[in-house]
Amino acid sequence: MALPENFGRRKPAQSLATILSIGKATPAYCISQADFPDYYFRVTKSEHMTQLKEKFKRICEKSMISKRHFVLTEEIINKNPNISTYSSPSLDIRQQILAAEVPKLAMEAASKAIQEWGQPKSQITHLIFSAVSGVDMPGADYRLTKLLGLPSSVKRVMMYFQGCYAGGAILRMAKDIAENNTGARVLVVSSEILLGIFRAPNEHDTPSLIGNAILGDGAAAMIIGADPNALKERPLFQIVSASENIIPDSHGAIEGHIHEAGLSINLSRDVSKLIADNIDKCLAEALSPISNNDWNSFFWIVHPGGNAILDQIEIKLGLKREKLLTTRHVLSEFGHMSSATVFFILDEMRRRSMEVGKATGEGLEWGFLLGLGAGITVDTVVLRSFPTNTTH
Ligand SMILES: CC(=O)CC(=O)SCCNC(=O)CCNC(=O)[C@H](O)C(C)(C)COP(=O)(O)OP(=O)(O)OC[C@H]1O[C@@H](n2cnc3c(N)ncnc32)[C@H](O)[C@@H]1OP(=O)(O)O
Repeated sequence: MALPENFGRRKPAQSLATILSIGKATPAYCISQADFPDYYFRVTKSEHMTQLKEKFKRICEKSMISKRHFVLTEEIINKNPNISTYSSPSLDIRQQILAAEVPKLAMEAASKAIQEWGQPKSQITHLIFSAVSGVDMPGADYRLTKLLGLPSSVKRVMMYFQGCYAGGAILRMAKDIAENNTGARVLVVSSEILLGIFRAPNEHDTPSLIGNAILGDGAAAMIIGADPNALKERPLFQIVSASENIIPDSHGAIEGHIHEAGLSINLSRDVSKLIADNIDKCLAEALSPISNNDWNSFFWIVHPGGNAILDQIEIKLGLKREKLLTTRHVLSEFGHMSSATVFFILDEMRRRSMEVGKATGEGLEWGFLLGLGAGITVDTVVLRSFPTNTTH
């Protein structure tokens, strides 16, 4: 049998991919950052490490975080004491919890995104799922498909263990799919439960202290598609361009490794500097061939890997203080939720913009979303906002 010449060729969409809705979810258990040092040293039976506790308190205070949500509760820790030592084998129980909870939290966020989108689930053609944790087979993408009752023909991509830059990478992939498959509606989900990193403090492992001081759990979901139907869909942000770079000479600066005792991270002291020193090149490449370095004329969504990273980017680009206020607000309210954090910031930005009747990007037309993470990898996404009167 001869197939037609163009058999299998996808029909491209007419316009750029667009974010059509955003949903988010956090676990019910929430701890204030002010209470966290006492809690953390108590549940890990480390009260005797008084100097280390003072250092941990300093890190918590400097994190500019006010509270975080967690799947891991004191009850779970008490039932599984190996989780709360520094190095006892605990991978089995961690994996067991994560394999179930990552898709559950994702479902809550995805249900909200689908509800806001307002179209039948049967119109979802693709699913891209990002999660640091819970590697399983079939994966969280499969479980979510079942939990949501999506068509069994939905085309799935599972991105495990990419880390924080995946917030940008997932948009890049959704853009490629939506623009190259006319009519595609991509459910994009990021569900980050970071209990892998929870372990007792150790004076020789400051990166672990930092991880325990800043990481929190959360999930976000979006519907993304090109050629929005003006009668039924309300565009929020257009995904104009998306690029990815590995920062030169940054090998080993941010790493994560899975061990029998859970997830360990390496964080170089130079992370903030390496990112700040290279960020303008990443931005210029994402805007190319247009050249514009009036960075204050853009709206900004920056992965808040840590307060120090935001400070350094702000200084390097000469950003006015107000430019990262929405980013800093989300860091304060939820902590660092790996790849999901940038979508919480997007959601907060459109909410604030709409409240005052401005275009979704705080009244500005063009903006940047930065995913920053292991490698060091930088994902740079150029976004275009929409006037509020075309949105909810
Ligand atoms: C997982 C992924 O894929 C991607 C990610 O996002 S990973 C996370 C990347 N984030 C980072 O690397 C964190 C960036 N750092 C920060 O935001 C800030 O340094 C912080 C909030 C942790 C602390 O705030 P700060 O204003 O820098 O406080 P600072 O006083 O300099 O540091 C606090 C303590 O931590 C230590 N410290 C900070 N970073 C350290 C590091 N990478 N390694 C070892 N020690 C470190 C400091 O030496 C200091 O110790 P002492 O109090 O004993 O002097």
